[in-house]
Amino acid sequence: MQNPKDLGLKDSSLVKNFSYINGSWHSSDAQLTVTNPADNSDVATISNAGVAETELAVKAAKDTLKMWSAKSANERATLMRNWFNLMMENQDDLARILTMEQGKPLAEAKGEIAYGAAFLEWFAEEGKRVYGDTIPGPSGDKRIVVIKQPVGVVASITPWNFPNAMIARKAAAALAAGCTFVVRPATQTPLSALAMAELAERAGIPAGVFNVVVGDDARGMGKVLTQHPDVAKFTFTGSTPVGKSLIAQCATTVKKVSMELGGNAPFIVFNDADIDAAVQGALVSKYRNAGQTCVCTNRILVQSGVHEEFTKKFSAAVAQLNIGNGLHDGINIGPMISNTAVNDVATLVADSVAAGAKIVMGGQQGDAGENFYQPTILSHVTNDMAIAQNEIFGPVSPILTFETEAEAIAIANDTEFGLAAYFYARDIGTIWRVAEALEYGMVGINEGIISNAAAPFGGIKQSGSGREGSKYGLDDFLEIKYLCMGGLDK
Ligand SMILES: NC(=O)c1ccc[n+]([C@@H]2O[C@H](COP(=O)([O-])OP(=O)(O)OC[C@H]3O[C@@H](n4cnc5c(N)ncnc54)[C@H](O)[C@@H]3O)[C@@H](O)[C@H]2O)c1
Ligand SMILES: O=C[C@H](O)CS(=O)(=O)O
Repeated sequence: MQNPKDLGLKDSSLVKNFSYINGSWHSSDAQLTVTNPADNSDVATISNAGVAETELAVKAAKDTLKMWSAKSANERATLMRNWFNLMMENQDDLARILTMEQGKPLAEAKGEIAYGAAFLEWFAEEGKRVYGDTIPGPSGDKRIVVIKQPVGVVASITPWNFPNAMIARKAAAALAAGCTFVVRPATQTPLSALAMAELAERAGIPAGVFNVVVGDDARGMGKVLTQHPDVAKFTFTGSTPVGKSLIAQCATTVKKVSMELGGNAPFIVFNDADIDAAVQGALVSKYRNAGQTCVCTNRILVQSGVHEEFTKKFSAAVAQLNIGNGLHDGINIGPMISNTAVNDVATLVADSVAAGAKIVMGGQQGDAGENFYQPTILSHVTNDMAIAQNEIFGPVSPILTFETEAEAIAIANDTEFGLAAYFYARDIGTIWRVAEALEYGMVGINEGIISNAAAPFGGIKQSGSGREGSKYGLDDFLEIKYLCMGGLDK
């Protein structure tokens, strides 16, 4: 199976065309073409795996679980460190592959590779700190001991918007805990996952420990990963509607689940905020990945006293954003993942304008290509409008105004989502009251970029459950076992 053209890589062998199962590259009869959303050009043709290959991957993970969990944390850490080093040594190629299949600007793609690799580095060390407990027994003849053990085979399904980091954030914790791993990445972005598998193999991660099955039968492959009796834990990153259906599928075998789902992040600017800092924070939080991240600012709430200044400065900053092919220098806004995604955003804008919102700038597809949408700002937005109630997942900033702190909190919390929230203020009383009142798993305070390997990433309400990254991220892949030792008085 030949790739259509030279992709401009230093190491072209990082482009793999087959699923990676039990340490082998698996060819399937059907084929799938990966396209570049910047211009819909063909990037690569890959084998289109399905249910049978997914079942093979689960078997491989099951067959190697005892071997992998029997290794010491130090042995696992050494191999994970090798993988981290290889990811960073190949950062440029991995970023180029990522941009070609997902669209984000090359600089952001390089950042994603470093972000994903950071989880390997972080959990290589965290795996050495899986501590247990001894607890004073209820009587002199007994001793209580608590140990932690790997949950077992972990299956995962990941989205297209971070095709490297969303896998690394899960696999790193799972492998460090002693679990084995199967991932089915998004149909649109398989190449990043397969390149990760190639580097895992080069790092010495044993066959069967990390498996990648790529194919467009999402439902069929998902059924295996959510219902196979040998899968102990299912972890999903994606939209809330799909997450709900997958949770239900996992119920048939009472699997452990963790869900990283949709968001509707408020970005609140108070009268005492540093306006220039707030403008920069809103810019990066909103327009990263062309607004296609789960923690992107989705509503900008500005207190009336600074509304005019903020809107003027924010508009000037957004006007500086350059839209185009993510491989080209100086591009800040790449394409959206598909024309369907563009149309979805255009519909949200049109519905909200019809309901009274005003276009401050953008609001059109522009002439960069069919998968592009101009960086857009809407004013006069109210929280009942479609643009405020839905996860936009595109480069549109709805600006709402408020008078009081209580009003801002009420608007911010008026959503079924609870992933990330942001606010800019300087009064310490405001900061503590608002931070505690916001119903979100993560809150950026005078900061627009909050994701890193050391922090517990995750949401509440219908944004999901569980945490990824930080010391808490390991808990999702560990079982607690209670040992009660009796007869010790004889
Ligand atoms: N919380 C987080 O960390 C996080 C991170 C990234 C994306 N997301 C969310 O993901 C969404 C965007 O990503 P998306 O469009 O890929 O989401 P999606 O839910 O449509 O798809 C996510 C993954 O699930 C697969 N899938 C879709 N339907 C399925 C089914 N019925 N059975 C099995 N698998 C199925 C897709 O192929 C993809 O691999 C947004 O809502 C975003 O907020 C959340
Ligand atoms: O889109 C979801 C990602 O989790 C965003 S981040 O890179 O982790 O902030």
